[in-house]
Amino acid sequence: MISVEGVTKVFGRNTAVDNATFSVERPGMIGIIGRSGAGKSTFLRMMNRLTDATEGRLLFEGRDVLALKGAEKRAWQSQCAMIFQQFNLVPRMDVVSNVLHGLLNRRGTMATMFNLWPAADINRAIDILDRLGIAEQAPKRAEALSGGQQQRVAIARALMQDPKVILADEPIASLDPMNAQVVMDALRRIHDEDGRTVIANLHTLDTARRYCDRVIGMRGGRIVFDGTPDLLTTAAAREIYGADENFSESATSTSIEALEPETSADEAYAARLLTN
Ligand SMILES: Nc1ncnc2c1ncn2[C@@H]1O[C@H](COP(=O)(O)OP(=O)(O)OP(=O)(O)O)[C@@H](O)[C@H]1O
Repeated sequence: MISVEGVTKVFGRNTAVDNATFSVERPGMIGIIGRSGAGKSTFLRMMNRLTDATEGRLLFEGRDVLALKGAEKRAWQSQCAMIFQQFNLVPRMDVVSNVLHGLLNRRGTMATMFNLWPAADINRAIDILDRLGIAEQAPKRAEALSGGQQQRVAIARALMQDPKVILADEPIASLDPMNAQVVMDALRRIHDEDGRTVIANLHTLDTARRYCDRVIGMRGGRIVFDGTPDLLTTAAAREIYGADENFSESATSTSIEALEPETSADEAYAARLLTN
């Protein structure tokens, strides 16, 4: 289904993604983990064609999406929707219009400028919001919603495109643990119920373990781990994060208990390492 072959991105002297190679045989929920600067965002941005790759091929159902141009590239960006840490909604626009903007690639500029949407599209947008538990927020301005609600609006906007793949770049990094859980539950359901592939960059090991079928670990641009969550031992996590024996897993946790005030010196040290 997806075959990533030697995908590389070089910025000046820095190789942000170095020869990434893996394949996805069937729709899955995949987490990419690694410390800040490991190349996770750059990889997703290349996949979505927000950034051009320096080298390599990325085949989706047999076609190299890294070589697409013009309308074909835009069609791929529709099939491969992206959500971001900062939601990227239009803050002063109402929620349902934000969701309808998922159709931008498929609509004329005039209709979009005047916010003219067919009733069928509006109804679909509301159905998607309803599925995500936020239909009652539809008339509100996006900026009036909580972070977790805004991220669900962003997911709704992605679903409006009816994508085969959803790329999520740190989707919960700006959220408190409760909202993080709601958003991850939503992404998991979208995979389970619709059979869409979800590839999410995640900062925290426990989230990757809990929600993903497969975890890819990146370090310094290279893939250093690729396996099921049960293979993600503390030693494997150390290899990914480059932490020494002071590495403590709980410092990478989003769970409410782990955020209780008692943080040991080791945990604080590991937390610093992981956020640098
Ligand atoms: N537009 C750019 N120009 C130059 N260097 C860049 C650019 N984007 C990313 N980089 C560099 O590429 C490397 C990988 O960055 P990237 O953002 O992909 O890492 P990441 O794992 O997603 O980290 P984070 O979690 O902090 O976003 C870093 O060294 C970064 O400084």
